Amino acid sequence: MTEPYVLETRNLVKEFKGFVAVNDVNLKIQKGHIHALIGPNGAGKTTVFNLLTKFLIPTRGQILYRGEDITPLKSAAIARKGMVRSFQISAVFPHMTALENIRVALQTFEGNSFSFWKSGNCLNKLNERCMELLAAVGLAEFANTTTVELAYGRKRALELATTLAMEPEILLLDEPTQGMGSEDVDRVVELVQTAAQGRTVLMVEHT
Ligand SMILES: Nc1ncnc2c1ncn2[C@@H]1O[C@H](COP(=O)(O)OP(=O)(O)OP(=O)(O)O)[C@@H](O)[C@H]1O
Repeated sequence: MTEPYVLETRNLVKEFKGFVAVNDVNLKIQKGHIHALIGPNGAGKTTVFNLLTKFLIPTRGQILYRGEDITPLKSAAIARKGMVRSFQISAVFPHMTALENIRVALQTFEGNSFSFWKSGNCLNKLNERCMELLAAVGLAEFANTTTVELAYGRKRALELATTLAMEPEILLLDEPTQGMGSEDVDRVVELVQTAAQGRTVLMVEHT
């Protein structure tokens, strides 16, 4: 039987030296939907996000992914299972081009870091996939631009493309519009909708 929820938390609690930052949270994330965790500053959104992505260990409670208890697993293990966190500036190499960044992400994901040994045909396929991913986030014309030269919003789009290279089943976005002007915000909304095609998205946003 298929699980009704792709991601679920049961009575999730996080205490910091007795201070309860997250109190008994029961999330139910439906497959194929875009969910947002919203609330004022200090409500505990970032802490929940860090618990889900295994950057923090819960004090109590359980996290289930596709019905499997992933509470004891580490970030890398859940990423391999298809639960991937995006929008981490550090994920992008500033002095490489947009295309090279995507290629590194793809090679890392495929475990092909030494694919320069492989046939030209294989490399062409890799480059084609890179261009598809760049096009998906509206960066095709910036393929050969050094990342450091990209505008802020476009760097975020590149980060999203490097995340999509990992073929996530569920994508976790931490404040995807943070620090952006209204023009970029519209673009990110579109990007999230594009990224959500065929997958589940959970994002954290301020009210
Ligand atoms: N490492 C920590 N040690 C102690 N207290 C913490 C820690 N991390 C978060 N908190 C506290 O837990 C509460 C929730 O913080 P959290 O950052 O999750 O809120 P938030 O809803 O994401 O708000 P913000 O938008 O300000 O990030 C806050 O009162 C915060 O001070």
